[in-house]
Amino acid sequence: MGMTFPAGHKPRFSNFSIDGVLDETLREGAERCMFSIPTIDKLPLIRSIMKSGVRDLVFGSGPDDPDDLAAVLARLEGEHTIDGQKFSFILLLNCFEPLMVQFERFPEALRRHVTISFGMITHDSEHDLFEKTVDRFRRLGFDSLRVSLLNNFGGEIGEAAYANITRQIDRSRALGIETVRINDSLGTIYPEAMAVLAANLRHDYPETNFCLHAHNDRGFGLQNALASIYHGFNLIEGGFAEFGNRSGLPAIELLCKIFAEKNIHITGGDLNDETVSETARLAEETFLLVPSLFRPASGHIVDCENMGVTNIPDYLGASSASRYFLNRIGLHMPTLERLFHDLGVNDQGSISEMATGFRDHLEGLMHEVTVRKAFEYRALRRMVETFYDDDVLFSDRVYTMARQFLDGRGARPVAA
Ligand SMILES: CC(C)C(=O)C(=O)O
Repeated sequence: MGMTFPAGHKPRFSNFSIDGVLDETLREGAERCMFSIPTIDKLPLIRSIMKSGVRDLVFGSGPDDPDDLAAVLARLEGEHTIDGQKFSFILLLNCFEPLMVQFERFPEALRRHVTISFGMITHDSEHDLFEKTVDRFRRLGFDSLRVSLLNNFGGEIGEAAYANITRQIDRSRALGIETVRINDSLGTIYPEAMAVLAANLRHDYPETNFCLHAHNDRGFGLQNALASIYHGFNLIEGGFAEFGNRSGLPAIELLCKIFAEKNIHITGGDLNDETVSETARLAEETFLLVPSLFRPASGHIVDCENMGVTNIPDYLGASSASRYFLNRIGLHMPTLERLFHDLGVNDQGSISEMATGFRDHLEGLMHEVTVRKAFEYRALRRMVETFYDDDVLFSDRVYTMARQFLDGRGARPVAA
């Protein structure tokens, strides 16, 4: 049965504060990128994320990430930019053991900048693996701990799914872990269900820090993240340029705009509107992504608008375009007449005659340019398709290579 709002629940839609923004660009960016970007190449992005006002960066979950994180922290410490910053490592309980050696040698003085976020905490529960692992990290001096609760939500949340979440929260709280990420791991929850879930969790755990890891598979990532804070969560999570696995996570640059419009503040300091879009574009560059053209807020040409008279935002007095362009659909006579008027021609007869001649000239030019651009576009498109296919280690290729590797070693697979 679907859940309902707790009695007396009151949402908040504007004029409030939350306690922080978690950024997943680095980890999910690395996970989504089909190529293996070295950490050193991510440093400019890391600096830019910090400059944008994000203080909680999810660094990684990969097999080299603990050592790489130590190296990055040492470098940032040398640059005197590390104070007040936290970097988290997502520790998945089904594969963490080989990484322990890196945490054991992690420089002690840098451990205070690290949060360990335990994922898959139900793994090997019969042997209390979660409890034992938390204890091991505490003994190593990692004091900042949180949990990431993975979920396969579908549509609404029933009582059983809710009980599954609360059992994991109770286990975490019993260990003194009070920050809980609720992961919509497959991006399938609907905003109305998210609202009810957030309201119930806030009601049942008034002291716990909650945030939603909101994947965008149904296009609801941003809406779900907002629903989570409207209904009680006190942290929010996203990625610059919507970085996140598959269709991504809420764009931090967009959250920044929405927060400004709705007067939603972040305890400890708001995001820096001037650097967020730059950071989003740098994230694309870092992870070798073809630039998104029309992504809200940070798309490469999202600020360009048609200069024709039918321009709707202009008509509504709402245009925020920084550049205007002209094409055939905008080639209205009044647009061209206004042009000559702006250039100082005052006689209406001359204006009309010039506008007609100029329109004919532009039409010819537009046709010529479009024929060339259509040709170039096809080549560009082929390049993009090849770029994200050639040399990518798709699983079938990995199997083929593994077979070849086995053959090369003269080994024969043993029948199961
Ligand atoms: C592994 C976890 C943290 C995750 O990314 C997810 O649930 O989507």
